[in-house]
Amino acid sequence: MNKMTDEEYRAIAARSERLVSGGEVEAALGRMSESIDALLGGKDPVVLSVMTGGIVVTGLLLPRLDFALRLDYVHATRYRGATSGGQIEWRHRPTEAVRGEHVLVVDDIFDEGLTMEAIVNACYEDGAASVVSAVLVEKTRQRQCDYRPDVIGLQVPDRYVMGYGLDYKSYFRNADGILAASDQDV
Ligand SMILES: O=P(O)(O)OC[C@H]1O[C@H](OP(=O)(O)OP(=O)(O)O)[C@H](O)[C@@H]1O
Ligand code: HPA
Repeated sequence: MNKMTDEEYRAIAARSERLVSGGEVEAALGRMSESIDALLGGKDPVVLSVMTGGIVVTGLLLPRLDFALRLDYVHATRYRGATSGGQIEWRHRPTEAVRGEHVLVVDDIFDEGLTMEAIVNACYEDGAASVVSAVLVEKTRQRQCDYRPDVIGLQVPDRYVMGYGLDYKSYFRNADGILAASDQDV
């Protein structure tokens, strides 16, 4: 994982544009938890947090879900620190954990959609009873994939975004809001 200098970090932050405030993200998480409760409350699901960006949204959603559930993770990546996607690489596929279970897959973003589509398909291949997907952010864009997440927190324009788990060159996952990187940085 390459390090960024403090100067670079501050310059990228200064050039970025805040699209969504931390307060608006919190409100979106509230709406998401209500939808998830309606779909999965009482079903004792296995929650799969998609590494790495899904950690933040999963951690913020879980205390808002007041029903029995179990937490696990899945690691499928296409970006590996870059700003455009490639082939899916499986790093952890929870084959045994999903068999016969209702599954909730939680991720930070639905962009081209290929990561979530591949994870949902893999859960069904591995014998999940049902699969619900939830993402904090969906980009408003054309995409090849027909799959759409069941629960979507916010929609953002088709720009490179960071914050609440979303990284820019492995940084900015901790930004308090959803920021768009400036064109010169993408
Ligand atoms: O809809 P898609 O175009 O497939 O992109 C969405 C995926 O890309 C990012 O993951 P990434 O592979 O960058 O891993 P990360 O979570 O470690 O940043 C993001 O966290 C999603 O999982
Ligand atoms: O816009 C994005 N930002 C961060 N990570 C991503 N992974 C897919 N799209 C994005």
